[in-house]
Formats: sequence, C-alpha cells, structure tokens
Amino acid sequence: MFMEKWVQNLVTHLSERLGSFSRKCIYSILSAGPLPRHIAFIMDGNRRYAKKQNLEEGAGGHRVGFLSLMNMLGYCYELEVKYVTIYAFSIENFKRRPEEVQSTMQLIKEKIEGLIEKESIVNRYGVRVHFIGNLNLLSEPVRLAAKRAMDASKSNSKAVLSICIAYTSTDEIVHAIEETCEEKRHDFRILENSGAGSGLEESLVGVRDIEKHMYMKVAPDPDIIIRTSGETRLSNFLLWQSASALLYSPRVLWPEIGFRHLLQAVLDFQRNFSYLENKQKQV
Ligand SMILES: CC(C)=CCC/C(C)=C/CC/C(C)=C/COP(=O)(O)OP(=O)(O)O
Repeated sequence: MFMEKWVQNLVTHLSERLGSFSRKCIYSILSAGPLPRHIAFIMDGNRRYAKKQNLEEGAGGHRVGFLSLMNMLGYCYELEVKYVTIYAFSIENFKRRPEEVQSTMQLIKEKIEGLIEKESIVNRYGVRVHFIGNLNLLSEPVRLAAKRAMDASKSNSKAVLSICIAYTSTDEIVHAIEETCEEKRHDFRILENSGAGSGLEESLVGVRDIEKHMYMKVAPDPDIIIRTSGETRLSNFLLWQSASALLYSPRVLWPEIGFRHLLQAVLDFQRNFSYLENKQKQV
C-alpha cells in the first residue's frame, strides 16, 4: 500500500479544486508507485446527463461528454499514461433510433476532424490516433475523417489513443480468428506444396496467432477500465484484453467525471498492484 486510506480520501477530495501545478505535485507523488500504462474508458451516461440537465435530445449529452473526454485525456497524458482507449460507439449502438444514430455520428465526425487541428490535444501531447472496429459499418464521411486523423497523426509517438467505433469485442475476436485461419490455411498449403511434411503442427492455432490479428494489437492490455454510471458490466468491450484489468466504476455520469475519479482509479490500481502481479505470475 502506497498511501493510507484517509490520506487518499483527502487527496482525491482536494484534487478536484486544484490547478495544473497542484496536479503535477500529485503526479510526482503517484510516480512513487507503479503507474498504469494503459487506461480504457467506457463513457456511460451521456443521454441520462442530457435528460437530467434538459439538454438537446440526441447529441446534447455527448457534446458535454466530449469535453469531459478532452479533460480526461489531458490528465492521462500529464500522468504519462501512454495508451488510452475509449469506447466511442458500439455496433449495438447502431440499433438506436435512426435520428439519434445520425446526430451522434455527425458529432463524432465533427470531433474527429477537430482532433487533428493545430491546437488539438492530439498535437499538444504527440498522440497517435487509431480507430478500432469494423470501420466498414461507418458512413463514408465518418470513415474518411477517421482515416485522415490516423494519417495525420501517424508520426506522433508520445502516446496512443485508440478510439473504438463500430466496435464490439466479439466482432473483433471473430474477425481475428477468421484472419488467423486464413493465414494458417495459407501456411499449410505452402508446407504441403514444398513437401516439408504434413505441416499439421505448424498450422495449429495459438493465442499469439490470434492476438496478431486483433485490432487492439496497437496497445498492451489495459491495466484499468473505467466505466461511469456505477455500471460494472463490460458490455462487449475489450473482453479478450481485460483478463487482468482492474475495473473502476464511479457513480457519476460520464459528463460529470473529473480528475478525482482518475486519481481514485490509479490509487486503487496501486493498492491492488502486488495482488495483480502475483496473479499474473501464477498463470
Ligand atoms: C471523436 C470522438 C471519439 C468523439 C466521441 C464523442 C462521444 C463522447 C461519444 C459518446 C457516445 C456514447 C455512445 C456514449 C455512451 O453514452 P450513452 O449514449 O450510452 O448514454 P446513456 O448511458 O445515458 O444511455
């Protein structure tokens, strides 16, 4: 344990009122312990927030949610968390009302375009952006915006932002298995034609073979998954990659998330670290 519980509570309470200098002090205290390399976010509760605040139905809550996302990314990069992944839109979300899907997609496109503007968070922190998911399900303007953002940020190397869009974990796994089988069939045929034995052993599928074909191969497995609204389900997000992740679910809606929640998640991670490390060693 790196900090007594009452000190943690005091620090997390005070942290919300602090400016960037004070946050830096907190980062250096946190740096005395293990830091997460990868944090993933399920941004739950935007529509409930819109209802609560009487905002425009449709994308009103997502608009405020996007501001919270930008703040949160800033905190993560200040803390030198190299990999951040967000669940922006699941394949299931396409089943929502058509007008709602359309207004959310319009907002997402607008925000993707903003990501590569000169003063954006991506350029400020040297972030490479990846879009993760079945991008063929997106409309062409959104897909092109995503492609432009990936191209424009591809030489950034300080951090990696993976945006899961038109994504579900089961879809990712099926896609990876299909590609792995295709690759194995190809290797098998080469071995057979070269007369180098049946090639059966070489064509057996292992975990690493499948991982090579995962969309999420761009990042190590997440250390922490933060899901707002107090929900503790993963909702088809990073199922393959979350075997050892710590799940933190603050009871606030996504637009209400703040620095104190990140701090609490990192402190929980540090408290659980030796437990998680031992668990991984036993496997
Ligand atoms: C460029 C970029 C990545 C933009 C992201 C924009 C953004 C904040 C999208 C969030 C979309 C979403 C489906 C949130 C979940 O809340 P919900 O709709 O499930 O709300 P509820 O839980 O209250 O129903």
